[in-house]
Amino acid sequence: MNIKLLKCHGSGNDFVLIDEISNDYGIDEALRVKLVTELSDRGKLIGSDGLLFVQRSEHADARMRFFNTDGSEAEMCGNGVRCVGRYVCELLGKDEVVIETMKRDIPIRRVADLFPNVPTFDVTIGEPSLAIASLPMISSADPHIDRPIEELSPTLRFTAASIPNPHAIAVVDTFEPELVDIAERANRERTVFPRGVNMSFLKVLERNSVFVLTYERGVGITNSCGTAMSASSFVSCLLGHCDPNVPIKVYNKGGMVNCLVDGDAEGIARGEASVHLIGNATWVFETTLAVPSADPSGWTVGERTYFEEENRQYDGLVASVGREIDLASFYKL
Ligand SMILES: N[C@@H](CCC[C@H](N)C(=O)O)C(=O)O
Repeated sequence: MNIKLLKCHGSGNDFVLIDEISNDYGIDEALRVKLVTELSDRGKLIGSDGLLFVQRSEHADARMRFFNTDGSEAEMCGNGVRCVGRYVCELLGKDEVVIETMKRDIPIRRVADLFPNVPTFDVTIGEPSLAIASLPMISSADPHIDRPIEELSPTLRFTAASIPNPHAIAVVDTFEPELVDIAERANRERTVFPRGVNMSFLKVLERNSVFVLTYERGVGITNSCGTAMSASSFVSCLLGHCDPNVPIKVYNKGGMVNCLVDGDAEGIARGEASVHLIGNATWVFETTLAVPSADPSGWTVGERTYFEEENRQYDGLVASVGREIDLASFYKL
């Protein structure tokens, strides 16, 4: 069988997208996990932060299944669902669609470009939960807001939230290599977060402007993580660093997005706020994977057709971010 692949990214968080609506490849679960691990390995056929499978839905415009590079399936992927939203909008000739994901239906609509000619989509990520059982997390505090996690660090203070995948967020001044060790240990030992955690480090640049670095569960450090930027914006409002109902500029290693936390102060304290994630969905290249058998050693990838113009436009966004923030002054990794 030949499988069409679309390499795409949201804020530099890159994915391989497989459309199972237009082509019924008959992918079973064993092959699905092999496709994930083989195609996301950066030393092999393509390389990515995960795979996006676009499938038919019984009640929404389409369904997304998202897999991390280690083959684990996650509840949601904020950057990935923007790419799926764009793909399904183009497939159905619509400007807005609803995408079914593991735990919620996600409305997505095309909005004004974040940067000239950078296709931009607004995703209603929805409500976060501060209940530690929703991650799950083991802690004597429920909710766990701006408190240490002794097992992981004597100094950092974390806030835990699910959106609906699990996140822990610490506000920092600089990004030192030890942050990666802490996040890696949290995901290896799993004493505090039994199902692992996406761990983010957030620096407040100015009011309503933050930089977020995320160690993603099942992947490692990525250029950005959409659900982490959404959870971090919510936590920034909860801790008083940012305001609800105004766009929060969230810079990251791969570019920037805007987040909007819809709610009031009392509601936010209870986790009652709807978070919007507004950012790019960019096509990198398309190609075909030849799968003669289930044995990946015989798989080959065909020629790549690059979307040169839209990649150039996205490079323009990255260059403009470089002029807006002095990354070197606080990013030591
Ligand atoms: N990159 C994603 C999040 C992907 C899932 C995450 N690693 C998890 O396991 O929860 C995003 O953009 O949200």
